[in-house]
Amino acid sequence: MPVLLEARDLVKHYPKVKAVDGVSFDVAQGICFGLLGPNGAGKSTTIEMLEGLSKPTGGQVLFRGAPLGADYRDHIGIQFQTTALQDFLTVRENLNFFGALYPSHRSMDEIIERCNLGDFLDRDTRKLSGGQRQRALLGIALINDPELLFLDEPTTGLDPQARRNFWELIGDIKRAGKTLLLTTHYMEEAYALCDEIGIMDHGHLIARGTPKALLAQHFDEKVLELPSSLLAGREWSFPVHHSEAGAEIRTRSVNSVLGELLGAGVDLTQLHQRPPSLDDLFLELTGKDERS
Ligand SMILES: Nc1ncnc2c1ncn2[C@@H]1O[C@H](COP(=O)(O)OP(=O)(O)OP(=O)(O)O)[C@@H](O)[C@H]1O
Repeated sequence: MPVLLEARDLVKHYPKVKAVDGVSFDVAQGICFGLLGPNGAGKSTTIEMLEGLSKPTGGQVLFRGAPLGADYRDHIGIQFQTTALQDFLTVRENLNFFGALYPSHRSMDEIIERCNLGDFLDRDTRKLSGGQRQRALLGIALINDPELLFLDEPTTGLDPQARRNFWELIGDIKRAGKTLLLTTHYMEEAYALCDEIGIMDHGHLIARGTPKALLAQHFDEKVLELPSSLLAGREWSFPVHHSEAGAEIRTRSVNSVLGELLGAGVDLTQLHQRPPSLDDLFLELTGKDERS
């Protein structure tokens, strides 16, 4: 697939912070690319430069191999955060309001059907649930039938059901051949939706690839989980990580760990073995300290 969007050595410096410090990657046409990273990593700043809304301090954004032109906004859709909805207007009025900004736009009926807006079309946007609001914002982002859609943390704050409904909509949009670029804090979401992910930290892109390739590259281990109480207060030949959720052992030698546990009389009936997840990868790459 040809490259649709390219970040070339992007830099954004604010007076006191290097928010983005030399980020390069490309997004092939038709894929969903996910940008992940802890709070303050520089994801939103990067996406704003890619959207053409913020001017880079250095570097360049290329769309179809050329610098962004005046018509770029006709090719892209941006799912803005909630403030983009006009209060006191209904969902239908909002769609008409944003549709009028483009010389030609997609049929409202198509948008309403695709984003499942039928049940609350005539509701004041202040009275929408979180999931309905996100679907209305997605409808607005799709109004000009964009080739490239930007979604900045589209499911933050949604309950698991609403989040899954939203993923289905995103899946449909992908199957219709659109290219998507999203940021998210949910590793499960990145795994479900993204063909490729980039992990940012401190303004840098620190890893990039398909979720599966990244996991394979960083982990050839298994994770064994057990209640902490069974392992606490004893010396083991392998590292044990204790957290609220229980004790975790990462190992390439499952048999020898199990042998040692059995030899020490540990009851293994509650043992759970799983492959490493994107959450593990994220913590491994960006550290376990809390950011703000
Ligand atoms: N307009 C601004 N002026 C000054 N500093 C800014 C501005 N916008 C962002 N920053 C800083 O740049 C850094 C990166 O912020 P950014 O919002 O891009 O991170 P993020 O990865 O999107 O974080 P989050 O996941 O919390 O949304 C942060 O230190 C932030 O405080």
